[in-house]
Amino acid sequence: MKYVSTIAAIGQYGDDGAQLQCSVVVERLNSSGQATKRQVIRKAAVFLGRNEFQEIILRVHNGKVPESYTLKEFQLFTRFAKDGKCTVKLLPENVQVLISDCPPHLLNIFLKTLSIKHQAWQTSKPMTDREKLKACLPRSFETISPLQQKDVQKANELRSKVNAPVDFVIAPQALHPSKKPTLSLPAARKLNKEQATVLSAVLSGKNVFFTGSAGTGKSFLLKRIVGSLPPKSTYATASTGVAACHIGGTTLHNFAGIGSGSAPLEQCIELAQRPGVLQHWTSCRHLIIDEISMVEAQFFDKLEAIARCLRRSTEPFGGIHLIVCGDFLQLPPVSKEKDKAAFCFQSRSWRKCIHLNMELTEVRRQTDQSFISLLQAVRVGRVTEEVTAKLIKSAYHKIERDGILATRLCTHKDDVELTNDNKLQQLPGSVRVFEAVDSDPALVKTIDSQSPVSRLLQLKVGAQVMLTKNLDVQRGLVNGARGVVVDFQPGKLGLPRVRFMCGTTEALKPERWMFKAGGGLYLSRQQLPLKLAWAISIHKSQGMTLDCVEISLARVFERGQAYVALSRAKSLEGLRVMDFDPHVVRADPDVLHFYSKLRKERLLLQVSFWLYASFVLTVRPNVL
Ligand SMILES: Nc1ncnc2c1ncn2[C@@H]1O[C@H](COP(=O)(O)OP(=O)(O)OP(=O)(O)O)[C@@H](O)[C@H]1O
Ligand SMILES: [Mg+2]
Repeated sequence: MKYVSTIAAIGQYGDDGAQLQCSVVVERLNSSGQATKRQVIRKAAVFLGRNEFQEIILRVHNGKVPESYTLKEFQLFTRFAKDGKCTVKLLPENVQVLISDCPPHLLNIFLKTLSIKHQAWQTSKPMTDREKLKACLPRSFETISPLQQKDVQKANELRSKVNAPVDFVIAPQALHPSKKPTLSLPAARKLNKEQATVLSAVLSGKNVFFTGSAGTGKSFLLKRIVGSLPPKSTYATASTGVAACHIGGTTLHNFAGIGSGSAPLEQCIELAQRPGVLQHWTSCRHLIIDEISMVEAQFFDKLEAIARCLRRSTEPFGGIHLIVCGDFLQLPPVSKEKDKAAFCFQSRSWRKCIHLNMELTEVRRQTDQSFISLLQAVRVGRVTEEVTAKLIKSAYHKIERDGILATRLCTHKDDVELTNDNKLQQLPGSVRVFEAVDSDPALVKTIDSQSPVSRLLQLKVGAQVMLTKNLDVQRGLVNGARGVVVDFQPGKLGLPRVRFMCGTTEALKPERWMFKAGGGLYLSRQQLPLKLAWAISIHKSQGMTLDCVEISLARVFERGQAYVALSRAKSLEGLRVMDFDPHVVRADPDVLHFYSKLRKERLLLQVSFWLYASFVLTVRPNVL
């Protein structure tokens, strides 16, 4: 499905909160709540608007005749909004509109617009039937305007009145006056122009590869892309479990269901036809892959061939819409043999699968321009004397603050375990063990491979920890935030309180992570959003943003590894390199060549990214 036709539609792809593309079922209910009539509209358009009396109207379009419902008294069920589903129950009419397969990000804004506009409307004096008749206004429908601060203010005024009528349900607590939360405008952080351009290209239906140096917001954008596509046919994947978890998806291997993919193609096709796995391949219309740098060329080619075979299509990748992202100058594919594994862009099918190559250039992780330039130089393997001097000097940086020590990034996994175990043992006091609650304890290995938290978490007062989930972005409680355990709360659960580098001390509660396993199965783990952070491996750190980092690069064994480690830091002041040697910085010549070729081919068009994108999308379907 094409969501916007040209780049001219940037900003109009429905995130104004007034329209949705989704599936709809309209049910007419009898007095005992049973459906007596059902209308199923698989491809529906739903609009929010106002009629001639300024009442709010929900309009459902099936492509032929629109059906309109006046939203006066209704209930809103939003528990599954994250999965793109919700229900609007119109009370006097006894009709319910069940919305599904809706891009979750857009549904979220739509629901917020609906509820705030409705509450604001309640503060005005609605017209009586008599007044309406007298007014003799011609029938009209106008799309509702985007949410504004004044709507929020009006809605909050109404909420503050204790006996205010509550005739719809946002969430169960909304019925409870004392617990009514104050409303605010949707807090979604805005995409920058480059990111919006990529999103637009994706929504136009093009197969897009987007790249950019570490911290340019690739994963941030990917999350928005996931939220802007219909959930039933969208699969968000990444080459590693940790990266998959960042975007709320699964591993590419899990999606494919062909094990390591090293078996001959015929065998892989058989594996992919197993019940549960086959459904991924047939129902997938949009496949998202993050951290593409670690996907091997051979594996990509196999997936491409399997997709054509199982979907009985001669189109590249069986016609699946591909959205691929990553930085080839970061970690390469892990090779089991002596030979270096080929990059995905060197695969036979890459060129015919990717229509558009785009680059994000605005770094968001760091703000200090000179540190950004230093990292850019390291990324391409250019270590000048100035860069060397700065990194050697960083060995003396005092980055510990308020009892929070630096996280040591290690090249090897065994160093990580040893360091964390030793440091925990050295701390005085008793250990508290927190055990995760897994949805399926028999599948603990599958959960472990995707979960950012371990099944058993051992903590002591003084333990150095890291947050593994965004809890409150505004307060700095973000994924990767560093802290120290200050105490455990009294009581049976004895939950830990952690003082974070941003100054906040927070008592942490268990959080839940959902994972997609093979066969459309959902798994979950409930655990504290913490991991020990004296040390983590560079491979596990790919994709992370870290507050204060100590790095030993003596045992670097991979191209791009030093760059990945250094670029996790938010600032040079928050970084300490113990033993910098310029020789450990290596950029792969094949990648440099690939990027320089790409750049050359779009040099003329880079004058303005917007112009470039509009040209490419409307005139040239393939840049390569
Ligand atoms: N438009 C934006 N608004 C606010 N914050 C942003 C935006 N884009 C990115 N960020 C923030 O910048 C930081 C880096 O973003 P992100 O991790 O997505 O970068 P990345 O390109 O995926 O990096 P890496 O290559 O290291 O994986 C994150 O903290 C993210 O929340
Ligand atoms: Mg990333």
